[in-house]
Amino acid sequence: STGIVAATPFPAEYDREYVAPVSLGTPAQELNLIFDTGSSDLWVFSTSMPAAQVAGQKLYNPSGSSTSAVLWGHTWSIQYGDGSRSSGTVVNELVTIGGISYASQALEIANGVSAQFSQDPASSGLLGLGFSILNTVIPTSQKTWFDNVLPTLAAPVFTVDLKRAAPGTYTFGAIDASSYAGKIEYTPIDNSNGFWRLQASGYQVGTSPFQPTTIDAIADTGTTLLMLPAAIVKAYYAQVPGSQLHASYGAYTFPCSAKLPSFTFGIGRYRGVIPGAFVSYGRIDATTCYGGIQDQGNLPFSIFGDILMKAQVVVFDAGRTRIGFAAK
Ligand SMILES: CC[C@H](C)[C@H](NC(=O)[C@@H](NC[C@H](O)[C@@H](N)CC(C)C)C(C)C)C(=O)N[C@@H](Cc1ccccc1)C(=O)OC
Repeated sequence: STGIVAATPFPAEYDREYVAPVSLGTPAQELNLIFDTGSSDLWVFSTSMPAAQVAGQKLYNPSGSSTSAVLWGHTWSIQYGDGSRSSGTVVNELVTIGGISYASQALEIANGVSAQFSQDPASSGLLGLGFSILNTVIPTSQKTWFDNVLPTLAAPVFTVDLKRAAPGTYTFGAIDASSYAGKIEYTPIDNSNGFWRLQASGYQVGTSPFQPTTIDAIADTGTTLLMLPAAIVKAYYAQVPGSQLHASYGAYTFPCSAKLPSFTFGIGRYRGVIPGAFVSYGRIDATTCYGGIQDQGNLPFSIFGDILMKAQVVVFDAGRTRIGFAAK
């Protein structure tokens, strides 16, 4: 089987996150979830959440579904790199994405979430697309929806085609040859830590010469920005007049009037180009904009987040433990 769903950016002014529809239970309850290759829990806002933690999100109601079955004694608790967190209990439930169903998916029901989630009406939870080793359910960890449906897919892949300020797609079991230009360049991934972890071969700022250097990064659709080593970030903003490491935001900002250079990353000999306009994340005030490229700080790896993804078609190939990039 193959399936495709729309990936819609929120909010309209800047692409902070991308959500896609997931059908839960019988009759189907459709919720919009963040598809997150940087984690491996499928969790949703539910009717067992305190009202104070809900602000417009659609809630999953297990007692409204004839196919929901409590996974007794199982709980989960997760913390993300930005400090956000959620936790709760578990049911087995019918979960369908793009027409592809799995009848007894571990569906994690939140009974508590941090402010970052409570204050985000666009998302009713997350669908983890990382490797199942990262799943947080105890006492027995659970498999991701993608792992569960993998044997039924026409090909053991999913393809991510995010767009700037426009709906893109997540495709399961296929690669849409009309969605990209040229060839897909693949590179092996190391999934031993549960991430889609790759080694890029270098970078280039604008039309400056390509700098060969190994960049150890994870591909994370759930991270908004492109998080890189300090030296690379400095080299980028050195070419942006008026940019600064803004003291109060602890992040690079620049005058919205600035003309941003493109950012190129290497995968072997392949060069992936992120247009300069994609590197502006959003307006802070009348004249100041927030950089889409930021310092990875003390993270043990770089993060190829949405700022990079939306400039490419990215193939997550679980069958051959590799990831592919193509221009579009
Ligand atoms: C199972 C936990 C998942 C895998 C969690 N994953 C992540 O945090 C990764 N993805 C982060 C998510 O994409 C997040 N931005 C989604 C939004 C909607 C909240 C980061 C590292 C790129 C993680 O590693 N959490 C760390 C905590 C952490 C991570 C990074 C920095 C600081 C602290 C942990 O607890 O791991 C056991």
